[in-house]
Amino acid sequence: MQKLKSWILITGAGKRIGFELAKHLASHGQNVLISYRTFYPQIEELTKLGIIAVMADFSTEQGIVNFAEQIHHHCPKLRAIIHNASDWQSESTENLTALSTLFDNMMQIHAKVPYLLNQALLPLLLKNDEIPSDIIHISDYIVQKGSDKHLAYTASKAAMESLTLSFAKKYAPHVKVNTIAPALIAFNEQDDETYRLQAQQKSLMAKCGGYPEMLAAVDYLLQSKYVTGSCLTVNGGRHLK
Ligand SMILES: NC(=O)C1=CN([C@@H]2O[C@H](COP(=O)(O)OP(=O)(O)OC[C@H]3O[C@@H](n4cnc5c(N)ncnc54)[C@H](OP(=O)(O)O)[C@@H]3O)[C@@H](O)[C@H]2O)C=CC1
Ligand SMILES: Nc1nc2c(c(=O)[nH]1)N=C([C@H](O)[C@@H](O)CO)CN2
Repeated sequence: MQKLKSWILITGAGKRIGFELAKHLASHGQNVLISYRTFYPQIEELTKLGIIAVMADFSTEQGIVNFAEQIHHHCPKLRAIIHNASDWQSESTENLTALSTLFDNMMQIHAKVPYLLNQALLPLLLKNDEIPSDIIHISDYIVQKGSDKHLAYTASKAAMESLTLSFAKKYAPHVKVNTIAPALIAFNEQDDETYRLQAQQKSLMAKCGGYPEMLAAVDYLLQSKYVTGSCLTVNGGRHLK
């Protein structure tokens, strides 16, 4: 009887870190399924690699539930779920209604999405042939310091890191659950030279980490049969500066 394939799910992989992760894992023979919200031209590059790309907008509960149903339809079993989807929004207003919406949006994408998807997709993680399977929450080193510009974002990533601990306790030993907490990995197009220089100087290594650092961190957690409930900090020594 033909063995059913196992998949790695990466959320928010239409660009940047998620996109690079999807290409990396697929190029090493892993079946990959991604969620995307905006259809970028490079998503066609992923589908040519055999990656399944499913549109998902996680801003509503229905969007999350619909996506979970899509995953059950596409995947007989899951090797791993990598929660990468994220919105880096800052507090740019003093309007309470706008601040309330910002807070809800941050908690939705960084805490409610992993909270609901991990529970909805657990049956697929448990069907994986080799145990343990994996859940990886991609957080942000800034949780350790707090932020005076991204308060709701940082609080929601802290909630995500708490979910790592709870799901690690709840799902062991069949599923490992870990956090990767990066600092500066990739600049955004709008980042000017002054910002780039200042941002790099915040860490001991005085550089932008780059996508390979995240690929290596994910590879490490996936190959481990023992590490769970941990937070892998990828921050260039920023905590010591
Ligand atoms: N880049 C860096 O230096 C750092 C990154 N990180 C973390 O690493 C991860 C990847 O970072 P990066 O690649 O820069 O992230 P980006 O912000 O570039 O991309 C995040 C992706 O998530 C998707 N997304 C956002 N909101 C939603 C939603 N409501 N529903 C569905 N999809 C959504 C976006 O879709 P769309 O394209 O449609 O907007 C986007 O493709 C994130 O969790 C981030 O917080 C942490 C520290 C540093
Ligand atoms: N979803 C995102 N989260 C974060 C981003 C990003 O581009 N998208 N960028 C950062 C910064 O690189 C920060 O770590 C250094 O200024 C943080 N989170």
